[in-house]
Amino acid sequence: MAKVINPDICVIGGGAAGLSVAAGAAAFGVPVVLIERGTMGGDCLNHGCVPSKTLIAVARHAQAIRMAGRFGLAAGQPVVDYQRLHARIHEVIAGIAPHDSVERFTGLGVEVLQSSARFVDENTVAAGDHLVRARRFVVATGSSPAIPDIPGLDKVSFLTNETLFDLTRLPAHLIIVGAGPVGIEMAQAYRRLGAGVTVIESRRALSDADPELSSIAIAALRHGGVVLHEATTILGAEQDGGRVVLRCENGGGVFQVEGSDLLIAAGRRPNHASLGLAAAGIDHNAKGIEVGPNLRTSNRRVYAIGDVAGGLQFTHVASYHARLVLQQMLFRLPAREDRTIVPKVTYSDPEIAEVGLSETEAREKFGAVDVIRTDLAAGDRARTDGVEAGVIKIVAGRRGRILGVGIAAPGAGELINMWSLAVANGMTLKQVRGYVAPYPTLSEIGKQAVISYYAPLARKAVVRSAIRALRYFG
Ligand SMILES: Cc1cc2nc3c(=O)[nH]c(=O)nc-3n(C[C@H](O)[C@H](O)[C@H](O)COP(=O)(O)OP(=O)(O)OC[C@H]3O[C@@H](n4cnc5c(N)ncnc54)[C@H](O)[C@@H]3O)c2cc1C
Ligand SMILES: NC(=O)c1ccc[n+]([C@@H]2O[C@H](COP(=O)([O-])OP(=O)(O)OC[C@H]3O[C@@H](n4cnc5c(N)ncnc54)[C@H](O)[C@@H]3O)[C@@H](O)[C@H]2O)c1
Repeated sequence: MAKVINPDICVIGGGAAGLSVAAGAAAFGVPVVLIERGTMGGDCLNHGCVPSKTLIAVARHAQAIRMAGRFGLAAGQPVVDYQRLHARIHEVIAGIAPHDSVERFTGLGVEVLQSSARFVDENTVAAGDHLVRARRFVVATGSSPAIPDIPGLDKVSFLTNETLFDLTRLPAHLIIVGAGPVGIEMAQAYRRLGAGVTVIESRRALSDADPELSSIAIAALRHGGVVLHEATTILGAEQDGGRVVLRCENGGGVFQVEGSDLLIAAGRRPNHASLGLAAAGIDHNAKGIEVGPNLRTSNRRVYAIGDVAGGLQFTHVASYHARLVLQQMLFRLPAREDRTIVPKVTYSDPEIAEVGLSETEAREKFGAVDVIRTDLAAGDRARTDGVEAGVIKIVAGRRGRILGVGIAAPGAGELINMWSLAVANGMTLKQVRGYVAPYPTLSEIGKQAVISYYAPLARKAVVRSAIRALRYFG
């Protein structure tokens, strides 16, 4: 007979989103049950951010060896020990895993059930031999790789982010389907490690980013030897012994791409099919579980957060969502998601980081806006570090309010932090002008951009005569 438990909160999914809710609730002494059917830590730790950023870091070192000549050092072709790289990826995962483990969460006071969860009615979830009747449920079941409908693909062996980091050999030639963040990050990293890389994209590469910024990263990828076919349709896929062959078509006609391995990075699908959502009256569609701005579903007891909610899919969004639902569940305070304060970073080199409204979005919403651009290479630190390309773009509205910022630069993911704070707090250019930036740093370029915005002020006759008048006072 099933064991019935009645916690205050039942969280389904032990990824970034679910773990943040469970840890937050437990910290306030609230009884919480967490149900996870797979490995604790979810996609980010096991198949996403952590392994991909570890691989990218190794690839950056490989590239530094190649480019060393520019700095007066002996350059060379990096020798990649892929088995060692594979071991490093899994060492890094293993180093973080205890933080997300069943043991740690149990120690925090969370009851962890290791099984698959499914709603059996509007306020009951079945998980293994338990029935959980909670006051509130949080669905945080994440997403999985979407597999496109390509003729013949079912007969081809391919990789996804769930299997890529298990490879113990460097692919000789990796074909990647999809030039979103996953495809672009992995394309550059594998190319730098020495693989041949061809990317096929049906639309534009990094189509969610401001083209002025993404074009800088894409140029760097191409310069590094990644072959990228945009606006291209894949007509079919075939396995030819140890090789994968894709038949493609674009404005230039029909052509073939051959490689040793195929990575599908064509977007995500929500993990909600096996959740019994209909039994709980939870509306959903192909993109995810339908939620309002407060992340509540059509069943008032149930929230959906993170990737499964079908909005922005980032780890920091998962923890932002967790805070919003904790605020509502624990303190009964209203909360609304604000997507304009969420930074988005693609970890190419240079990185692309954006927060707030893009230039196009700002013009659509406010009409006339000011756009301030400064080339990164103009900064002293860029010169000392040999950074050749990059830009910061600040979009400002009335009274100099900072509406959005985009950066293409090495370390743009770090540089966007202060601008995320500025956008989240409705700060103005004047406030940025007033802070002291350390010299020489890449971040300084943002302040220089703002100063350039105020430069015409120094040429105004009224300002100059005011300065002259003030001379009479001594
Ligand atoms: C290659 C790659 C790189 C990425 N890099 C970044 C990055 O650099 N920065 C960034 O911010 N984001 C990155 N992301 C996105 C990020 O990984 C996700 O946005 C994040 O993991 C979402 O967290 P989540 O908790 O919503 O879902 P998940 O991490 O997917 O967790 C969901 C959990 O729910 C469990 N589950 C599912 N169904 C059930 C069920 N019925 N019962 C019980 N448990 C269930 C799953 O086993 C899983 O553990 C990357 C993604 C990929 C694929
Ligand atoms: N740096 C980061 O924060 C980071 C890194 C990786 C992933 N992520 C998140 O993970 C999610 C998934 O990333 P993703 O890159 O897999 O998905 P995505 O949806 O961002 O990009 C997928 C790309 O594949 C293309 N595509 C789809 N089907 C195709 C086909 N048949 N042929 C050719 N191209 C096709 C799409 O046009 C799109 O450009 C994103 O939402 C992203 O937010 C974040």
